Amino acid sequence: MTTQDTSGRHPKGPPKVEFRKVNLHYFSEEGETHAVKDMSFSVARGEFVSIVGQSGCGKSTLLSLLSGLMKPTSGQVLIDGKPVAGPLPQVGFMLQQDTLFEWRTILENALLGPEIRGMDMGAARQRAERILTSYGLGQFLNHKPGQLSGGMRQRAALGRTMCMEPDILLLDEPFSALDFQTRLSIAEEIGEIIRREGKTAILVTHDIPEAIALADRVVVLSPRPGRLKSIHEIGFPSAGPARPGSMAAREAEEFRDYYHTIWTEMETHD
Ligand SMILES: Nc1ncnc2c1ncn2[C@@H]1O[C@H](COP(=O)(O)OP(=O)(O)OP(=O)(O)O)[C@@H](O)[C@H]1O
Repeated sequence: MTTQDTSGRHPKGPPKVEFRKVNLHYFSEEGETHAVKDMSFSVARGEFVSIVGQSGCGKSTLLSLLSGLMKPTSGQVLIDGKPVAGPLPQVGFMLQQDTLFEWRTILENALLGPEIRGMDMGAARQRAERILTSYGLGQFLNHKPGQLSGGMRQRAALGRTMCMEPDILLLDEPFSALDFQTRLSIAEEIGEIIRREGKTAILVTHDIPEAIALADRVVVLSPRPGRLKSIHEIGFPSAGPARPGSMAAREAEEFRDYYHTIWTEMETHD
């Protein structure tokens, strides 16, 4: 069943990621937008958290704050207990558009980050080949992105991110450009890879079932200015040892309850 907590704290170990009373105002020619209000919650090391909420409630803004591209107007954003002061090498991204370079092969795309960062290229190449092969792309290392399906491209994009050895992954609608069937299987596959590799992951999505299927906890935001509305701890006791993201998890009795509760919360303005 759904358990709710609005304290924003998480009981497991020291937080990997923490928002402490964060406010973010955008200032533009059109005026001021209060995008995030008094946001406090944390994510434990190795945890998978999904963030849902209506369009414009500040989901992507939270990821931008974690990426170090923006600073909060007030409050603190912390990674490993330290305020984020700029982009950090341990933070990787996966976005809706895979941003693979069309003129580079899959392997060359994966090697771009290590090249820019001046990493040991021999070791990076070995790592890239191993990672891409383990994602089922061993036969496609020398193919260009245009020769791959949408799902394969997203696996290649994840491989490129993983070559940088991040320990936090920020996923901003990474599956939304895929057709429904591919989206289900790729979300499950990628969720499994992220868990297997023990990464801390934060997924922003409009898709409530996807948020529930993949995450340990789902964070629900209220409409603008985005505030923490609730946090749901996810578990599927009726499905036995169902893997997150699997069809068994999606078909579990509890799934419908989570969906109904979260959907209702997203629709309710208070
Ligand atoms: N650079 C900016 N300048 C001014 N306002 C902005 C800027 N970026 C975002 N906003 C506004 O801040 C609010 C939060 O935006 P954000 O993109 O974080 O929301 P979101 O929940 O990710 O939306 P969506 O689900 O539609 O992607 C929105 O009202 C948006 O219009």
